[in-house]
Amino acid sequence: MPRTTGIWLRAEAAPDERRTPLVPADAAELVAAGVPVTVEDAPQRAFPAAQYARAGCRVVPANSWPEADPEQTVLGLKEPVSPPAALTHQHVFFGHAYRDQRGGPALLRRFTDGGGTLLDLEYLTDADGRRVTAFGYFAGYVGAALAVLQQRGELTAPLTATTAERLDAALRARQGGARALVIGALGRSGRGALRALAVAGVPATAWDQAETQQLDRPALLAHDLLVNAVAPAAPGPPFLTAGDAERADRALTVVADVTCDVTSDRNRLPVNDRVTDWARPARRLRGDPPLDVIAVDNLPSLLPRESSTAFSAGLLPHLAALPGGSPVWERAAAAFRHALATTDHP
Ligand SMILES: NC(=O)c1ccc[n+]([C@@H]2O[C@H](COP(=O)([O-])OP(=O)(O)OC[C@H]3O[C@@H](n4cnc5c(N)ncnc54)[C@H](O)[C@@H]3O)[C@@H](O)[C@H]2O)c1
Repeated sequence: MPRTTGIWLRAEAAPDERRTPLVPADAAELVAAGVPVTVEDAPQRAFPAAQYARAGCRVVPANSWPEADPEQTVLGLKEPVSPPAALTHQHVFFGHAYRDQRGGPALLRRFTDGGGTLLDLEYLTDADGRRVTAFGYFAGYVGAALAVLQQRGELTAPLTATTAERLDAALRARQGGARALVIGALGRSGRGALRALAVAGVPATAWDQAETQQLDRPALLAHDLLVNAVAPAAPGPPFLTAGDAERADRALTVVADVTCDVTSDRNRLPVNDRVTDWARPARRLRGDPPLDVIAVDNLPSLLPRESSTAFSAGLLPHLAALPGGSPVWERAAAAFRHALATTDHP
C-alpha cells in the first residue's frame, strides 16, 4: 500500500509549463491536515513560491528533489529530467508509459534501476474506473475557443498563456456567426467545449457515442466548426475523410482536434496527421473553401491558473489520504506493477 511522510512539489522541467498539480490554497489545506509540503521554487509556475510559503510550505531550490527524504512522495506533472537517471522515490506524475507510448520503456527502466514507484496521475481512478482528476475540461474549453476565434479571423499567433476571463471576453466580443458540432460532448473536454461555445453565442450540436454509431455525414459537414473531444477506446471509422474535405458544398471550415490522437490507429480525423503548436496553432488543410485544423496537444497550459486550480481540487483529497494509503493509490500502484511486468523495458 503506497504511503508517505510528506509531499515534495517539483519544479517542472519544461520552461513553458506554468501549470502545477497542487495550488497554494490546497497546499495550505494539506499542511493544516498535518501533511508536510515542500515546494521547489519555480519562476515559471503560475503561482509564486511566496504564496506556498504563506500557506505553510517549506520552499526549496528547483530540482533539489533527489535530496528529498526517501519516504517523501515527489509530485509533478511531467517526467523529471535526469540526473539522476535512476528514480528511487515514490513519484506522482503523468508518465505516458503504460500503453506502448514512445519513451515509456525508458521511463520504466528509470524506476526499475532505482527501485522507486510511479503512481501515475492518469491511473488515479475511483472504484468505477473513472479518473479522479484530469485537465480535460479546460482542454475542450480552450480548443473550442481557438476554433471560434479562427473562424472569425481573430486568432493571433503565437498563442500565449492567458486567463479564462480574457478568453471569455474575446469570445463575447462578437456573438454567433457560426454553428458548431462537438463530438464527445458528454466527456470532460466536450463539456468544456460546450461552455466556450455558449460564451461565444455559437449554437452547438452535441454528439457522443450514440450519435456516431451511424454517422450522419451531411449533418456533420453542415456545421461551420467541429470540435473532436472523444476519447476513443478502439480504432473506428473516421469522422472526416479526405473525400469530405474535397467537397465544395461543406460548411465546415475549422476543426479543433482536442483529442490529438494524430499518430495513433485510433485517429478519427485521418485528414490530419500532425499536431500544431503555439507558434502556428492553425494549419490549412484545404484552400477553397478553407479547412483549417487546430491540433494543439497542450491546450490546458494556455490557462495555467484555472486548469491547475481545477486539477488540484480533484487531487487534494487523495493527497490528504496518501500518508495512510487508500484504494485510489493502491490501484495506481497496481497499474505500475502491471506495466512493469508486461512492458519490455531493457
Ligand atoms: N489537446 C490537449 O491538450 C488535451 C488535453 C487533455 C485531454 N486531451 C484528450 O482529449 C480527449 C478527451 O478527454 P476527456 O478528458 O474529455 O475524456 P472523457 O473520457 O471525459 O470523455 C470522452 C468522451 O468521448 C466519448 N466517445 C468515445 N468514443 C466516441 C465515439 N466513437 N463517438 C462519440 N463519442 C465518443 C465518450 O463517451 C466520452 O463522453 C482524450 O483523448 C484526451 O487524451 C487532450
